[in-house]
Amino acid sequence: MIEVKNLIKQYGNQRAVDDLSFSLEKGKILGFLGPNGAGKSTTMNIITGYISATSGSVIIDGNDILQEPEKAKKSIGYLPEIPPLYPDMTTKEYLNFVADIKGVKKPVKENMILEIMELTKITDMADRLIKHLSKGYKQRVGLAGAIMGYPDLIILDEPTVGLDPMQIIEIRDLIKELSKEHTVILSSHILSEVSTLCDLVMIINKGKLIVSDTPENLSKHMSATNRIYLMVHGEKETIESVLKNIDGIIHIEFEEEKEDGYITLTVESEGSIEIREDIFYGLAAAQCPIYELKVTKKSLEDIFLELTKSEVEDDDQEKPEEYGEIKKEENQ
Ligand SMILES: Nc1ncnc2c1ncn2[C@@H]1O[C@H](COP(=O)(O)OP(=O)(O)OP(=O)(O)O)[C@@H](O)[C@H]1O
Repeated sequence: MIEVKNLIKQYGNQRAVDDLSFSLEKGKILGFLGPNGAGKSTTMNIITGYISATSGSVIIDGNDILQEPEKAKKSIGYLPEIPPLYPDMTTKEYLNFVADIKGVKKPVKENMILEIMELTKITDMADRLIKHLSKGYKQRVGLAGAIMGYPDLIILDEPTVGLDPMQIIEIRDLIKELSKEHTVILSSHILSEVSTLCDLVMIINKGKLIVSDTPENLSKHMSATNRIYLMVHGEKETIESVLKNIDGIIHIEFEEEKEDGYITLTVESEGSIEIREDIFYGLAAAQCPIYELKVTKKSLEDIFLELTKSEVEDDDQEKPEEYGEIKKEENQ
């Protein structure tokens, strides 16, 4: 369906997209995940033929977007981050205009517009001026425009940004629905969005592909280790010697040693081995009672932060705040 090979986009001495390659089968949803400035929009703009690549190729339904842009563009519906809507047109006038631009044939046009308005749930807004629509409805009108002509590939740049939680759910349901008939590529910096919606996740940072897999595999792969948080009453040396004798423990990290003899620590163990009983009996036998024990599995968010961490550490001061934003939105 789509094959992207060794894509590079250079802006002056900055590389916005750095040797990106991937392919996607029909009917799948691919999610581009990455912090601000990772290169998501640039990649999408190249795929849709909005801007050219410095080098590399994008083949859609067998047509190269650079060599045969007209043919390739016929297979694409694009919703940019800010939908290009005409505020003084009504919803229906706008969709009529988009249908004409996309060369939808007259005999099927009227029906297709009605069908797409139904699908995107904007039929009630058909005669309303776009400037009088709420942000959620504007987004749906943009989406309706992207679907017009039923292209094989639908590309959505941050489709739920700025919407309220109810609108977000509706747009996500709509994207799921669309994926029954179309291939969808979307970008997001909201991890929960990508993990619930997409068949395949590509994490990119600074234009580079960091990892690409299914959300399930990413979680599984990264849960190869378990972390156990403990609060124990006892001597640090005693606790350490008990834990060191337990099979499966990879790493022990003491966090805090309080004056009243309580110690907090994190133990990392091999994901396939259950060590909680050994910890319990071992520490009990050493007269070190456990006051708290909590197993923490890595979330997709941990994976994302871990995979992009070294880049952040190297980076300027702006990034930590951007990552904070990821945390905030994830918790919505
Ligand atoms: N026209 C341009 N000229 C120069 N640099 C650009 C241009 N467009 C993008 N960039 C730079 O390329 C990098 C990637 O930008 P891009 O907009 O693709 O990231 P993004 O992942 O979509 O970010 P966001 O989530 O903030 O939209 C950024 O460092 C950006 O500043």
